[in-house]
Amino acid sequence: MADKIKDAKIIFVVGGPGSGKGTQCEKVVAKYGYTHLSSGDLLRAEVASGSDRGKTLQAIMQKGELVPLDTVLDMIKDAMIAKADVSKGFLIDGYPREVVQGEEFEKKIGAPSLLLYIDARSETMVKRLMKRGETSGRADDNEETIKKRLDLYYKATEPVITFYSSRGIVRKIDSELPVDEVFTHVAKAIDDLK
Ligand SMILES: Nc1nc2c(ncn2[C@@H]2O[C@H](COP(=O)(O)OP(=O)(O)OP(=O)(O)O)[C@@H](O)[C@H]2O)c(=O)[nH]1
Ligand SMILES: O=c1ccn([C@@H]2O[C@H](COP(=O)(O)OP(=O)(O)O)[C@@H](O)[C@H]2O)c(=O)[nH]1
Ligand SMILES: [Mg+2]
Repeated sequence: MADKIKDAKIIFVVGGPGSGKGTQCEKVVAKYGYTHLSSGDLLRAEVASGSDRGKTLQAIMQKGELVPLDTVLDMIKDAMIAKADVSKGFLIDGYPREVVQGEEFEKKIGAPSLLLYIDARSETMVKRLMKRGETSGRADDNEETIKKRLDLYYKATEPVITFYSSRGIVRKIDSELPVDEVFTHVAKAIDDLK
């Protein structure tokens, strides 16, 4: 199986909660036709299915904690295999959340050629998430959970950026700018891959 996706480009999209990962990924899909896999969306789909596993996941996500590594990785892998024949590249959005997740991904699937680091200030992220919470219906878009997600981001996820920086594949994108301007920088990073 892993051979099927071996030649596809893999891009990790990492950034704090509400930094704009999903927004930028949508635009990459429109321009480049890459396959967008959001780890959070995959988990929310499992929750929506009403399965027993979904119920367990819901409880973890509502608290802003991380679900077990293997659960997320299996979901991403299955989704990648399903698209392997038609995909030019994969945007793995919101993953890895901690260094060990990245290491496991590489063992089971393959190495990323780029890490897009979507960077916004914590005040900006909180503001965006509170606004999104007015309409998103996401159980974790509330003040208390947002704070926990941010804490965990700085503690567990930022080291991921340091880890991949030493490999020279990190492109830091300032996402304080308007969406379209942010995207010009994202597109430049992807074009530079070719
Ligand atoms: N002003 C501004 N707002 C943005 C930008 N990017 C995203 N937003 C808004 O911020 C909110 C969060 O953006 P998402 O793309 O959902 O963020 P995310 O990083 O995927 O967040 P999670 O799903 O929580 O991981 C949305 O309501 C967006 O409309 C940006 O570049 N500028
Ligand atoms: O690899 C992952 C991705 C997501 N989550 C859980 O799913 C939630 C929502 O993730 P998403 O990426 O959608 O949002 P973010 O936390 O970046 O705002 C997180 O708070 C975690 O509880 C997780 O445990 N592992
Ligand atoms: Mg998202």
